[in-house]
Amino acid sequence: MPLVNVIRGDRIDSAPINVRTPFIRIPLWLALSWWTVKGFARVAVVLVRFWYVTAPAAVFGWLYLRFGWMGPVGLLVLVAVVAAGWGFGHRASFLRFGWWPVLSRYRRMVYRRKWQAAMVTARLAVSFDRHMVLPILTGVRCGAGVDVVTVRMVTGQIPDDFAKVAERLAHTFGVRQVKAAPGSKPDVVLLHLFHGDPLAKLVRPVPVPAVPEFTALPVGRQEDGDGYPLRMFGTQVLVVGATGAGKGSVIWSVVRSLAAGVTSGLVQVWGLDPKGGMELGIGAPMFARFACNDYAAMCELIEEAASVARERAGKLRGRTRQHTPTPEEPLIVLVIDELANLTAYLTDRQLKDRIKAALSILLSQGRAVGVHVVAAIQDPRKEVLPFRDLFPTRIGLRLAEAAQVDLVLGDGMRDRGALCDRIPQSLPGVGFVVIDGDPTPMRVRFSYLTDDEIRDMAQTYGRLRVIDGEVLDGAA
Ligand SMILES: Nc1ncnc2c1ncn2[C@@H]1O[C@H](COP(=O)(O)OP(=O)(O)OP(=O)(O)O)[C@@H](O)[C@H]1O
Repeated sequence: MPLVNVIRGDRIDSAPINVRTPFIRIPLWLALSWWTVKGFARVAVVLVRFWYVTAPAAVFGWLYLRFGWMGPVGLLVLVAVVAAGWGFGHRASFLRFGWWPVLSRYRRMVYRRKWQAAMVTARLAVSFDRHMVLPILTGVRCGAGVDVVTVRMVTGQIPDDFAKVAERLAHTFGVRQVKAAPGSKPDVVLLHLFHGDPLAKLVRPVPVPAVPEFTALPVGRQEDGDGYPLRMFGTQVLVVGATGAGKGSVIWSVVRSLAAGVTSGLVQVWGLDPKGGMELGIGAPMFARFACNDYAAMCELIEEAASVARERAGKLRGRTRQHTPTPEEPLIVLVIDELANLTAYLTDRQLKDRIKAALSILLSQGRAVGVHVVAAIQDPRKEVLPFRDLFPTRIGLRLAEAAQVDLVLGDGMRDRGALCDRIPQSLPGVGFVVIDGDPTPMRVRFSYLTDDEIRDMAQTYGRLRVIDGEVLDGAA
């Protein structure tokens, strides 16, 4: 017998009232009845919960019993005919109320089946209190080429946790790409699962809008197949892409969307093409000012735009926060084809410093007063991108290396799905648009204008007045 007993734990003191659980004998028939009722209740719950399987099965079963094989087959044919008629007659409502809801339910089942394995292998399952806790798949909404999966995150998770494993999830679910975006509530993340690629085909330019919509310029197509509206008001646009990535198509898509404004005088596009007019020269009549050979003329154009911006800012201070373009005070858009030629490669140091100083003023003060910049650049190294943060809208086309993506678009953008380095050479004009304040990059293909289309546009809408500092009489 041990000398001392050590027992851990709390002692239960005796209470004034001590109750012992009564022992009741239940007759077998009562127990069996209870289990039967419970069994039926469970079956009823399953039948109601999976109504989308049980209801059609019941209808088909009844038709089979009543009419034999002709019953279910007849119903299937009827449904197919009605669906086809609806689809051809009014495609939009058929997709919205017929096809997408059915597909969403089916895809939900598919994703649910793979969910546990996907979460565990992507390390999104959390071990807590010796239990495995999984994010909850709460819904699936299908659209053209994209499924939006709503997920309730486990406490402590953030949307970036999902963004970081997006590629792994894409392989697990067998889709082209997965993007994670914050949902409407803090504990919700939306996973966008992209199937086909609506951007694989060349995007034709839309007809020139009669009056430019400065908050939504139609410049291309976005990854869900809808048109992409680029906002010009209140922003400056930077386009970065390797050679042949399609920077020209971004520029011309923007110019085309403003073309009617050029004719009416509501918009002035100023063109700077330091590569000797190779890119912009072909549509030169679109530009109210154009410089392509003379760096001093380019510097003067930028300085003039900066002084217009300063002057307007002075006039509008305290009166309005957004300038409204008029023919007297038009929206000015400075299109610069290769910015690095002006800010990095220029050998004339004095000129380079003047350009940099004017550009800083223009970028910081111009966006609220209707003086905008659309600048393209090929080399995304830091030393040629000193102004990146002054461009609230950044477009990354195909880039050579993964490391360049965050440099161009902002920290964490590659993790959030901007895979610019994975854009194949066979998809020029495809890129990711990042807008300050929006954490999710948008994949877009810009419309492509052939040389002839650019010439036609320039002839129809152009009003060239000044070229390399020389005024052209009667050209307006
Ligand atoms: N949006 C587009 N859709 C389809 N094809 C395009 C698109 N943009 C460009 N291309 C094709 O890619 C080629 C290169 O395009 P572009 O000259 O615009 O590239 P870039 O980025 O300006 O190249 P660089 O820096 O060498 O001037 C074009 O000649 C055209 O054939």
